[in-house]
Amino acid sequence: MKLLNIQQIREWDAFTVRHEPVSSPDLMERAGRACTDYLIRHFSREYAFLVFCGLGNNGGDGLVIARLLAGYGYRVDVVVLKHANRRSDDFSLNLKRLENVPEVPVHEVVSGDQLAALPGRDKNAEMQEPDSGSRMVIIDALLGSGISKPLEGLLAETVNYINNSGRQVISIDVPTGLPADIEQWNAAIYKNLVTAHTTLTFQVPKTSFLFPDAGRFCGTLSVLDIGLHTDFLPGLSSDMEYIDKAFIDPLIKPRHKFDHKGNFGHALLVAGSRGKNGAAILAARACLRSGAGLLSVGVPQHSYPILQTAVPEAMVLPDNSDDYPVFSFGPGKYTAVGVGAGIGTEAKTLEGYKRFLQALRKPVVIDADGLNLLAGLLKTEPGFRIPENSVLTPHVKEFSRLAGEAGNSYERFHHLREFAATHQAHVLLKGAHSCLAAPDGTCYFNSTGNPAMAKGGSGDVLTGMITALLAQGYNPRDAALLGMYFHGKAGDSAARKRPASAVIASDIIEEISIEVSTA
Ligand SMILES: NC(=O)C1=CN([C@@H]2O[C@H](COP(=O)(O)OP(=O)(O)OC[C@H]3O[C@@H](n4cnc5c(N)ncnc54)[C@H](O)[C@@H]3O)[C@@H](O)[C@H]2O)[C@H](O)CC1
Ligand SMILES: [K+]
Repeated sequence: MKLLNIQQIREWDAFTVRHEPVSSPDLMERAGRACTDYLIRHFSREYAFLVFCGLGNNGGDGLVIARLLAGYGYRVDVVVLKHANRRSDDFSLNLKRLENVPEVPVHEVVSGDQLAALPGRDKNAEMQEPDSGSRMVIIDALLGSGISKPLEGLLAETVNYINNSGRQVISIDVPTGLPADIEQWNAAIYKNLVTAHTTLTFQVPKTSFLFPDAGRFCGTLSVLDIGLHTDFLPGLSSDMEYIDKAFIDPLIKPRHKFDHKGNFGHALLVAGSRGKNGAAILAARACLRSGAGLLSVGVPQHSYPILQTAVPEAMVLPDNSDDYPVFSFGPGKYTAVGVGAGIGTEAKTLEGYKRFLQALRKPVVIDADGLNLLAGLLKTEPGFRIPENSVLTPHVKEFSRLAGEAGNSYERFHHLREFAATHQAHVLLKGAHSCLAAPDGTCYFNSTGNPAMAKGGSGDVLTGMITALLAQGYNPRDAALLGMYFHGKAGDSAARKRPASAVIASDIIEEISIEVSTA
């Protein structure tokens, strides 16, 4: 899905109103309906809702949600914050509609001291007086994509009240106070923002949600389809994509009845060293689970029995050294290579690694110490070239070794794009929304994955997966995208089976399932 800026989303909105056609209040109704459907799926009637509404269309969405929830028998209170004189037409219309729903009290707030009198202010009281209410959830529909400047006065006070309420907070479209376009974001200026547990955003994620500095205010992100007209999209230019199921499914090549292992490539992984054989084992297992026909793992000699025992499906290639790889074998007959996980940064390893990369004519994934060594090579040997068809998979620290420090995540994103273009390599920066920068400047943000994956070993799993995909003949872009997406999906499945804190990299491997998904 193309990622759009707010101006483009507004145009898309207007296009839908004109071409579907649908009236603007009906479109708002659809947005409110999508949120309500989400809420009734996630909350029983033991929960009550306190809906904070601003005076624009985001507030209008809040009013629709309040009316619909009341229709389903939920207890709902609405707070209308009179932060300005102007109100949008669709807000006014929905406030009138709410007048016909007497069971929803509307509390008008014109100054900060009124906040203390709102329902649900005392969380402890609910425990003592069971009749006083149920567990209350705050819906944040104060401001959405329309914010033009940092919040002040009553809006800032209310945001502060919401953040300190101790309640679960669900933001509609955008956490109030957060600029939706990453270009507008500035942490030093935007200080009063809602910190949401969940953000229900319409149609497409907003670009600021994808960057850690700004996106951390969203909590869990859920993208709700409100049926904006798809004819609008082909005419649009965007060099940022959001990688979801619809993007991924058509990339997957089927396996045919008469295929044999030779059709799925022979992968070579060079990984592990004394104390880090786990990296080689994890990468190897993930590679095999991702469809490679054959796998050889190049390891120092002491690792030989370890790998043979831990991964019986793989062939093991002993290197000409005991503790660290020295790359005594060439990249010869293999279809694709994955290098770097746990190899260390010894001088002898660097020497062999440099020779190996220079001779390499096959697609390669470079990770971990392979990247640290590469950073050194690029600095000390200005003529050194990253092999053609490379996929680099750095985390933030490894990327800063390659491309220098960045002041914030958006600046880092620019470095990423520049680095991919300069070195004509695909660079996958790992994080909450991992981002693959292609040499042509397009950036692909991942939609899968969760914090359970923030553990040692999960990067080794990704290396193994992308290596397997390259070995099967996927081009570097598609191999990196499929690897990134299904790695996150495997992490999501693992986190459904046990608490996030208990998920380990081996669990992710068990959940790898690269196929057209029906869900
Ligand atoms: N296609 C869609 O995604 C749809 C989105 N909808 C919702 O509409 C809002 C955007 O509504 P808009 O009226 O343009 O803006 P807001 O409600 O976010 O803001 C209202 C208003 O507030 C003023 N304002 C802005 N910033 C500040 C500030 N810092 N301090 C004080 N006042 C401020 C300004 O005048 C704004 O115009 C979108 O997020 C969705 O929730 C539709 O409902 C359906 C289609
Ligand atoms: K909001």
